[in-house]
Amino acid sequence: SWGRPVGPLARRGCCSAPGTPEVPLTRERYPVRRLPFSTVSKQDLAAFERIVPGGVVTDPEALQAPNVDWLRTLRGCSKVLLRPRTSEEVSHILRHCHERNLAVNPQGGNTGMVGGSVPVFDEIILSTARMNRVLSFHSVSGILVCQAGCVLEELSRYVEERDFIMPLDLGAKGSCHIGGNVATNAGGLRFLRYGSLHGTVLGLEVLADGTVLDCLTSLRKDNTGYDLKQLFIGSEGTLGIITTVSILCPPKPRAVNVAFLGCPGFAEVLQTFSTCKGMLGEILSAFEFMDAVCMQLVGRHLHLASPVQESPFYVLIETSGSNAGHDAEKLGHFLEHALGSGLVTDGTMATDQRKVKMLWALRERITEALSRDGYVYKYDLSLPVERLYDIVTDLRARLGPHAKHVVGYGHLGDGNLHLNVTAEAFSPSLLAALEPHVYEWTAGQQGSVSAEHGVGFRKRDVLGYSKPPGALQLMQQLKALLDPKGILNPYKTLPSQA
Ligand SMILES: O=C(O)CC[C@@H](O)C(=O)O
Ligand SMILES: [Zn+2]
Repeated sequence: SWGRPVGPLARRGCCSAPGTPEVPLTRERYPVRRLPFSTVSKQDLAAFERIVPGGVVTDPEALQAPNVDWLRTLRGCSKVLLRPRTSEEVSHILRHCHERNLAVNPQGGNTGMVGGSVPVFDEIILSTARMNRVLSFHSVSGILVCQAGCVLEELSRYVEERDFIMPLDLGAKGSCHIGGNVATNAGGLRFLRYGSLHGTVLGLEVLADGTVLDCLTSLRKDNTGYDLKQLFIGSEGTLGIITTVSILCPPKPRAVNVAFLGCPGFAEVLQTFSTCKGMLGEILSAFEFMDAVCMQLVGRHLHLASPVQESPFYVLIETSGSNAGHDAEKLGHFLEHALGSGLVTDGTMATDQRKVKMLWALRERITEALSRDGYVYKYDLSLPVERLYDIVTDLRARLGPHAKHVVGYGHLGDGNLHLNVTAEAFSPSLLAALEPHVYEWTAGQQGSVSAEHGVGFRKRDVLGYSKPPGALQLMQQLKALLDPKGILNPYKTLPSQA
């Protein structure tokens, strides 16, 4: 997860702290050419001011932060940011941009990891920040309908007060917007239990050329033709802009327990997972893992102390159920078994909220620790669990002292590895040692080169490692159909050559 609201990195304001190096312009570091879109004129600005009075930002200082991604490695040079409040305003903006051939970069909380939410050149930034109203919530069905700019953590609080939870949770919850989550098809920490947004999102309202596509149903079952909303989930704003979301919230579990364990090897992590599924089955709600280097880094950079003895691997297991006593007993049996059979060498358990949060922080804040370690090369891979850690070991041997740290962690229960490599600074030779090697290795396992972070600007030219040419071609055709002028989030998601 990313963009945690804690810490100075996440609270990045408009100006970098003194001594922080400037982020290089994307167009200078990467081989990318501006497409022939129009540039924003005085007349355009006047038109925008009529559409969103008081919501047109052109102050260069205020535009610094929205031009830079959370990782601070990509920078666009947009000169206009628009802050609509309603779908109608978005519709007018898009109609104008379509007519005038102006490119648009939709932006939510700007916490993405693949450069999908920042402009590459001078695209107009369309921020969902002021579209933050809950439109309805039904306390029997748990169906929430809200605008795209609602912050995930605020939605969580809203539904929790009503005894429900959001079906997704991620480290960036304090800043990310639900519209951005859906556009990215973000995975996160509750995926194992509640599944993908393709299942929990019931409806969407989307806009492309200004026409409103109303797929905003709140039905659990609906087989009336193609399920068009699915196309926009994970399309990263390249096919349309999501303005409203209808999402199914599960009831708030009465009992949540977390166990944090140390494992002697990766084989034991896998066996712990199998045992866990067998013994905790219906109450298991998360199975996360991290390696020893991750623990060192959260200790060094964030001063979080390990709650268990030093181990090569750590796992975080969460259970969510309806009967506290019953769940604790089950988890207790499981731990006894895991410790007794040597799968686990040390462990701690938490039921009270404070300790639960503290244990989760060790896992959730790894991204933040890595960002403080130096320049980060990030890979978000889906792999067969049996092979999931091999690439980490392989890279350590391959890179030797060229990398500062090579770490592996992630959503083991979902077969999703976060492979991160840190270095003092960006280096083309280290990049050449990593890519295409990591992608080829992943393709060799029939894995995915983007499990849950999306494709954005960074990964668009590697889709071919996980998708056949026919699929890529159909994607291009869909893009041309829905966004004929290509103004929606250009330079993102689809490969550049076609
Ligand atoms: O920074 C990363 O690579 C992973 C971020 C996030 O998806 C997580 O699970 O913590
Ligand atoms: Zn993740």
